[in-house]
Parts: sequence; structure tokens; C-alpha cells
Amino acid sequence: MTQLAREVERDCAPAWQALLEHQAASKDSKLAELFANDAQRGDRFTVLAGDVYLDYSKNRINAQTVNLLLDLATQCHLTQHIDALFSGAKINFSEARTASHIALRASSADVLNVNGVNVVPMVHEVLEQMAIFSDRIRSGSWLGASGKVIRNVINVGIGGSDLGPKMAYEALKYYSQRDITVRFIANVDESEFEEATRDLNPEETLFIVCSKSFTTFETLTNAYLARAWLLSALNNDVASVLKSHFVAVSSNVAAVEKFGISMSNLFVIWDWVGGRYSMCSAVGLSTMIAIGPVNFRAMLDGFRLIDMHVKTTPMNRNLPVILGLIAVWNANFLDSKIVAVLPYEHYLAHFPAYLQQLTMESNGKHVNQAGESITVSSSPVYWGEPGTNCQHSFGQLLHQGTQIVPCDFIGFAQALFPKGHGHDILLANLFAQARALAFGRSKEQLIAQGCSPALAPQKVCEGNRPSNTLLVDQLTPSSLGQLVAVYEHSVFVQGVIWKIDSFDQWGVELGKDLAPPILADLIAKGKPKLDQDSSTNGLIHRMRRLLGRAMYDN
Ligand SMILES: O=P(O)(O)OC[C@H]1O[C@H](O)[C@H](O)[C@@H](O)[C@@H]1O
Repeated sequence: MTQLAREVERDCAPAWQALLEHQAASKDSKLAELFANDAQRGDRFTVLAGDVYLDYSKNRINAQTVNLLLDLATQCHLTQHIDALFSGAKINFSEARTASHIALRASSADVLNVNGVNVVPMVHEVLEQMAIFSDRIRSGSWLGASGKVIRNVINVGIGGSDLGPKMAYEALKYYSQRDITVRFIANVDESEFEEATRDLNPEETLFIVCSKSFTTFETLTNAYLARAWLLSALNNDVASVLKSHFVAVSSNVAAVEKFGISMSNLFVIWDWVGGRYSMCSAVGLSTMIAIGPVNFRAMLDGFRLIDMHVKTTPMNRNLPVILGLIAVWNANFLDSKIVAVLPYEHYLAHFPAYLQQLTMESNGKHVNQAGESITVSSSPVYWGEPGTNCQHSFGQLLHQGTQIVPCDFIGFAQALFPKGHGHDILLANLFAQARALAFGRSKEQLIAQGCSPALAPQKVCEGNRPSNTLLVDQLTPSSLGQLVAVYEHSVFVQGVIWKIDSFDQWGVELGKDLAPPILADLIAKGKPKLDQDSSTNGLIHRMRRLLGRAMYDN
């Protein structure tokens, strides 16, 4: 056990115990009563960071809960951990790395040392390289091998090399240059490749092979497919196709070179950038091409604004800290294993998927820093859909299901395309959902409203279901950056409380290790080894039969 882990273990215990006792004493309190007893509650439990306003009053908390959670943060040395994040310390201890994504949005005057080197200048160098390249694509001066202007950009990447840029592109489409088609290929399923490319002219198409490691088999398989797709359509030699139609984003220079992508087409990232924290790096190249360098920098400034808020604001007014502590309260003291993220904004359709990697790959861990099993639940499952669509599908379970699902509602004051009354209806529904979850509708109310006593139980909504409401003026590059940074830091806070490494992802490795021998069995020309378990052997055997491959006794 490290010294820090020992200290955290020892120091957090009193606050944790106090919270357990507080929860036991207050478990019967209802949101309806809490609001009835405090006319200011809706103002009291709010906090502002930049353009992001958080109303957390509809959680099952009172002032004492917040104080105890803040004690927990103090006893878990949250301030020191935040300092460590901002100072380039090796907080990703299982991989002996820093997690310095803060540097990706630092201003050029900032200093952030990683292994004794200030990395901010190299970040700005790459941003400049990205801006020059993006401007060439946007202006039509970057030509394909046959001399045609590049009009289509396809990002080939998976995980953090896909979810961030895809979410940001969709979120900021309003600001994008519409005569450039931007698409994403992540899955090794060739149908995705087909759908992304079928209506595109290869002569006008550029691929960004985006992979920090440049060893991810899905991405490399798709990159080779892209190469073959271009070569079969163009009458140009391999070198000029690679030079004009491929750029790479990676930290693995040798592998990029081996693939044949020119070094002048390489945009580097660094091992201190985690995949799910990388959308501000060159991984965001597709975003920058779509929205332009000025908007991209505005997005980075949005991130930085929240970084500065986290670094300098006292804990009790620190929005991501409050959001993270409320998440811990709901997960560990109300035993909620699921969180719904419900953006009432069409352009944030991919935001829940993005958050799934950020939250669950970061904090879906079972051991603490010392390698011991943690005794409380870590990350809940995150999922969601834009409102109001969600109300007409899984909303039922949120209101009447047997499990409590805390919700994060996200809304924007200004519509990007105001036409009729749609936006006001959208906002009214957002507020109504949070209110319905909090206060419900009792049997007595239903009967008073004329419902038959026999039917009333079916219609009762118990309420007392927690939610946060995050409000922002308008969806802009800056406010998107702020929103993502709020969640990044909230995830960090939760990881500190749970004492886990939020920056590794060892759990994803096992499946990767198991796939190659199965693939070998699936494609074997001769007798497959079939040395897996009987279920897997049976599935391989059946699949070979369906594929018409040579069969042998199982
Ligand atoms: O960018 P790459 O090296 O290709 O990695 C892509 C992704 O794959 C890994 O398996 C991890 O689970 C992700 O965190 C990562 O973002």
C-alpha cells in the first residue's frame, strides 16, 4: 500500500462513517418536505461555473449532507489531488504516467511540467500545425492525388479516438463548414466502413487515422481497408495516395511511418494524454476541420475556464466538486447503480455515449491504489438519450421503476434554430421531468383529480427521485468545452473519493488477449484447435458451419 493510499484509507474513514449515520438518520426524508420546509432551497443548492449553472436542490440532501460530503473530500485530500492533477504528478500510478490533459487547453503563457519538461509549447506547436492543415482543407487548397479538392474527411479511430471527436463534431455541427462532409469509422464491422464511404468520391476523401497507440486492431484494419478502397479507385501510385489522402494522429511515430503515412502528415499526441481525455489534442483534428481553428480554440478556452474554476474555487462553490460528491452520495449512500444523462438538445445526442467512456472507463474499477478490493460501489452505469425522446421510451422506468435512477438534465436557454415554440416546449418538459421525479403524484392527489381508486395505484409516481439540472445559455464551442470539463473533473473527484486510478483501463485488455486464438480457430483452413471452454468451442464450431468452412468433429 502506498503512503498516500494508507493516509486516504485512514483519513476518510470518519467522514464516511458520519455520512452513513447521517443517511440512516435522514433516510425517510422526502424531497417534497425538504422543499416545503425551506422556501430558499431552490436557490440554496445551486452553483455557477463559467456559463454552467448547476441546480442540485432536487437531490436527497440537506445542508448537513453537503457539509459531510465536503468533510469527506477534505479527509480524502481532494485539494492535494487536484494540485497533483495540475502539477503533472504521476497520478496514473498503475501506468506510471501523468494525466496532463489540462495542458492541452493551457494558454501559451502557462507552464505545466511533465517529467521536468514544460509541455505547453509543444501543445501549441501541434495546435498551430492543426490550424494550418485545417485551413488548407477548409479553403479547398489541399488536393487529392488526382488533383480534386478534398471535400470528405473520415476519422478512423475507436474509443477515445472516436467518441470525443464524434461527439464534438455532432455537438458543434451548427458551427461547421457544411460543404465538408465529416464522418467517423470506429467498428471493425465492415458495414460501418461501407456506410461511411458508399456515397463518397474517393478522389475527394481524406482519412485521419487516429490512434494514440497505432496498434489498435480495429483502427489499423480499417486504415488498411481505406487504403485499399482508395487504391482501387484511383490511378495513382501508393506513395501519392498516402501523401494526399492520409494523415495520422498518434504518439507512435514508428508505427505511423511503417503504415506509410508521411511524417509531415503526422499530428503527434503524447503518452500523458489519456484516450478519453484527448478530444482537445490532435485527436480533435476532425473537429477543427469542421468548425475551424477559431472555434476549436474557443472550445479549448471553455475547458480552461472550468480548469481554472476547479483549481481556484473553494470546495463548497466548486461546481465539478459538488457534482462529483453528489454522484458519490447517490452511488454509495442511496445505492443507485445507474445514472441517466438527459440532454434536452438535439446536437448533444452523442453526449451520453461520450460520457459512458469518460465515466465508466475511468471509474469502473474494483481495486484501490493499493490493489485491494474496494468495499463500496465505484462508477454507476451511465446512459441516456436526448429529451424529449427519452420521455417516450425509458422515462417510464425513471418515474415508476423499482430502482432509483438519478438523472442529469442538461438544457440550453437559446435555441440554435428558433422556428416556432419548440424550444420553450423542450425546456418546459425538462423542468417538468425533474419536478415529476422529485415530487411525483400521490394516490390521494389522483383520486382528488377524479381517478378511480382502483386505477390510482397504477398511476402513482412516488417521486423522491434525485436529479441535477445543468443549464447553459447556448450551445457554443466554449460552453461545450465547459460542460465536458465539468464532467471530466467530476469523474476525477469521484475517483479520488473511491481511491482508484481513474486513468488506466486494464479491464479492456482481457478481451483483446482472448480474441486472436478465437480468430485463428474461426479462419483455420485445417482443423481448428478448439481449446476454449465448451460454450466458446460450440459457438466457433457452429459459426464455421454457418460460414461453410471445413468441419471436423468438435
Ligand atoms: O487511440 P488508441 O490507441 O487506438 O486507443 C483507442 C482506445 O482503445 C483502448 O482499448 C482503450 O480502451 C481506450 O481508452 C482507447 O481510447
